[in-house]
Amino acid sequence: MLRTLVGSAILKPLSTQTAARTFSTGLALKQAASTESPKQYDNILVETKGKVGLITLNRPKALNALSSQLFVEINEALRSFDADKDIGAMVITGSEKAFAAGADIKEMKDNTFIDNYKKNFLGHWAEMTEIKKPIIAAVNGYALGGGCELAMMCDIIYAGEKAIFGQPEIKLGVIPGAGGTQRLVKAVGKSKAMEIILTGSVNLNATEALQYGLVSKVVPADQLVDEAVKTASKIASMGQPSVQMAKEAINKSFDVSLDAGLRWERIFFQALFGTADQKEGMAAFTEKRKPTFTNE
Ligand SMILES: CCCCCCC[C@H](O)CC(=O)SCCNC(=O)CCNC(=O)[C@H](O)C(C)(C)COP(=O)([O-])OP(=O)([O-])OC[C@H]1O[C@@H](n2cnc3c(N)ncnc32)[C@H](O)[C@@H]1OP(=O)([O-])[O-]
Repeated sequence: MLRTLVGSAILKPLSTQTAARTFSTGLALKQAASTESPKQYDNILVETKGKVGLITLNRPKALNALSSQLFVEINEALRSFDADKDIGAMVITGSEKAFAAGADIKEMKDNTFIDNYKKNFLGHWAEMTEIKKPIIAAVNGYALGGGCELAMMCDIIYAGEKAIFGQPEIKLGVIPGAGGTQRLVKAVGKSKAMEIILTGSVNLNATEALQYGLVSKVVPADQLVDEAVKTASKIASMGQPSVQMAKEAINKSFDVSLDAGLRWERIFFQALFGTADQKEGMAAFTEKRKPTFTNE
C-alpha cells in the first residue's frame, strides 16, 4: 500500500497496481489508435514520423504570429497526438525564418482590458501544458515574445544555428503574458531574464541560448527537425507510463518544494512497479536482451 500526493494533500491509500493507473490520471495508457491520416488545419501542418507527431506552424506571411485560431489548432493537434496510442512524443517547429514572431499583434491591438478579462483572452494557450507526452520545440529563426514562450512550454528545446530568442513585449507597452516572466527566469537566471525582458532588445542567439541552458542542443538549420524527430523517436521507443511520469515529476520541480517533489518522484517510482513495462524492462536487462514495451 502507498499513499498518494496531489499537490501537498495526502489522499486515501491505494494498492501499487491501482496507483500505477491512478497516477496516470489522464495518462493516456489505454489510447485510441489513429487509423485516419492527420486532420488538415488552416495554420499548422500535421504529420507523423513513425511514433512522432510533427506540427509545423504555417503562417509564413505573418512569421507564424500566434493568432488565437493558430493556438486552438496547436492544442487540438497536441491533444489528438496525446490520445493516439501509436504516438509517443511530439515535435513543434516553424520555418527557417521564424519559429514564431510572438502573439498576433494585429489581432490584439484594439482589445480592451474588460474584454480580455471576461473572455480570458489567450488563456487557452496554457492548455498545452496539460499534454502528457513529451514535446520538443525545434526552433529556427525568430522565437520572440509568445514564440519564445511557446518554445518554453515544450519539454526540450533544440535550436537551429540562426535561432533568436527574445521577449520584446515591453517595446509594445506590455509584458510577456504566457510564461516569459516565470519560465525564462528559471531557464537563464534572474539577471539575464531581467535584461531580456526589461530592455525588450537583448536577444539570445543559438549559442548564447545553449550557454544559458535555455536550449539543450544547437544544430545546423537544415538538420534541426530531423534531429528533433530522432530524439522524439528515442523517447517514443521507451515505455509510455515511465516517460509520462518522468515528465510530470520533472515539471513538479517547478511548482513544489524539494520535499514534496521528492515525494512525488518516489511515489511515481513505486507506482511504476504496477506496470507491465517495469516487469519487461527489468526482465530484459536480466536476460541480456532489448525490452519490448507495451505501454501498460
Ligand atoms: C494566458 C495569456 C496569454 C497571453 C499571451 C501573450 C503572448 C506574448 O507574451 C505577447 C507577445 O508575443 S506580443 C508580440 C511580441 N513579438 C514582437 O514584438 C515581434 C514583432 N515582429 C518583429 O519585430 C519583426 O517582424 C521581426 C523582427 C520578427 C522580423 O522583421 P522582418 O524580417 O523585417 O519582417 P516584418 O516585415 O516585420 O514581418 C513580416 C510580416 O509579419 C508580420 N508580423 C511579424 N510579427 C508579427 C506579430 N507578432 N504579429 C502580427 N504580425 C506580425 C509583419 O507585420 C509583416 O506583415 P506585413 O503584412 O508584411 O506587414
